[in-house]
Amino acid sequence: MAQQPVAVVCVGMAGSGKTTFMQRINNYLHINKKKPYVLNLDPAVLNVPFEANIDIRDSINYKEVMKQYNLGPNGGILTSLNLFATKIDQIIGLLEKRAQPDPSSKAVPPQHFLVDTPGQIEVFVWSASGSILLESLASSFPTVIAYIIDTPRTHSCSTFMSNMLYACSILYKTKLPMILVFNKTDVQDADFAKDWMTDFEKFQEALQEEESKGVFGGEGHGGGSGYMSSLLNSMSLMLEEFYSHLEMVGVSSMTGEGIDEFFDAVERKADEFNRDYKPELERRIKERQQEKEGKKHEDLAKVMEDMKVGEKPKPKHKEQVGQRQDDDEDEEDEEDAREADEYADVRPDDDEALQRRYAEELRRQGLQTNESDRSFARYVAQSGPSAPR
Ligand SMILES: Nc1nc2c(ncn2[C@@H]2O[C@H](COP(=O)(O)OP(=O)(O)OP(=O)(O)O)[C@@H](O)[C@H]2O)c(=O)[nH]1
Repeated sequence: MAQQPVAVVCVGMAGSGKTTFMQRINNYLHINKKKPYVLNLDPAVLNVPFEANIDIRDSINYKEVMKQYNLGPNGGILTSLNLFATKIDQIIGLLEKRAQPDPSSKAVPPQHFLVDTPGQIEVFVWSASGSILLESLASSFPTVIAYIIDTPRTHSCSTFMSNMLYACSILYKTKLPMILVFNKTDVQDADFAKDWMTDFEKFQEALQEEESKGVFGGEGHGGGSGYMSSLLNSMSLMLEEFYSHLEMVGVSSMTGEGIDEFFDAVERKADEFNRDYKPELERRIKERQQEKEGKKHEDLAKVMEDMKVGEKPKPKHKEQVGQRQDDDEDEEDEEDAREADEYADVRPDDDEALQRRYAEELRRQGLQTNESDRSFARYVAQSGPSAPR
C-alpha cells in the first residue's frame, strides 16, 4: 500500500522563527526531490516566503472580516479561521486527491503536507475551528505537531519551564504526537535543553546556579524567590513523564543544521501516530457519532411527541384549517407546522446547517481575494456547502 503523506503542523510563539523554519523545511524537501504540499492558515500574515498551495488568504480577507464584524486583530484571526473551517471538507477532499498518484501525469504525490499556523498560538490551538481543522486533518492523514521554540530565549530555567508547560498544554489539547523544535541553534546550542529534559539533577543544578548568581528568571531580571525555585523543582519532576513522550531536535532555520534529524523525528512520530494515536482517534470519532446519533433519535422522539404521533392519526393541516372557526388558531397552527418543517430540515445535522449559513455569509460578502492556488479558490467558490468529500 502506498504510504500516506504526513501532515506537519508548525505552531510556535510569535518570533520563535516558525515562518523561517517552514521556509527551511520546504526548501529541504524540494532539494531532496520530495516536493511537499503547503498550507498557510495564518490569515494575518503579510508575506510568506514560500509558495503556499492552499492559502487561507485566498478565500478569507482578514482585514475585511475585522471591518465587517467590528473585531480586533485576534478576533479577526479567530473569525477568519471559523469561516475557513466551514470549508474543511473541501480542503480534506483536495488533500486526499493530491495524495493519490495522478495517472495523467508523472508527478509523484507529496509525502508531506506542511501547515503554517498563526503566531497567536492560543487562537489556533484553543479555538473550536483550530480543533476542527486539526482533527479533520488527523482523521485522514498521520499528523504531527512541530512546536517551534526560540532557544536563546529559553535558556533560563523559568522561561524553559514556561515553554515546557505551554508545550504540555498543546499536547493535551491536540492529543497529537509532538516534536519540540529548538530553533536558532546557530545562536544558542540546544544541548542544555536535552540535558534538562533527560536529567532532573542537571536542571536542579542550573536552578541553583541561577539563584546563586542572582539571575533567576533570565535576561537580567535577577531576584526570584524560594517559592519559585521550589515550584520549578517540583514541576521538573512532574514533567519527567511528559518529556518521555516527546521528541526534541535542535535546528537552525538560518543555516539548515538539524533539519535531517527533524525529518527522522517526523518519521518516528508518524509511525507512533499510526500505532497509538489513530486507534484512539477513531474510537473518539465513533463515540461522538454514536452520541450524535443518540441525540438525533432523542430529538426525533421529542418532535414526534410534540406532534402526538402514535396516538390517533391527526387530520391533515388543511383539513384542520377547514374544520376550525377561529382565524387566530388557524394562523398559530400554520406557524407551528412551518416551524416543525424547518426544524425537521435543520436538526438532523446542525453542522451542515451551520456550514451552509457560513458559506452563504461568505458568498454574500464576496470574501474572495487573491489567487495563489487558483484550483482551490475555484473549487471553494463553485462548490456548495455539501460538496463531495
Ligand atoms: N539566528 C537565527 N535567527 C532566526 C532563525 N530562525 C528565525 N530567525 C529570526 O527570528 C526572527 C523571527 O522569525 P520569523 O520566522 O518571522 O518568526 P515567526 O515565528 O514566524 O514570527 P511571527 O510571524 O511573528 O509569528 C526573524 O528575525 C528571523 O530572521 C534561526 O534559526 N537563527
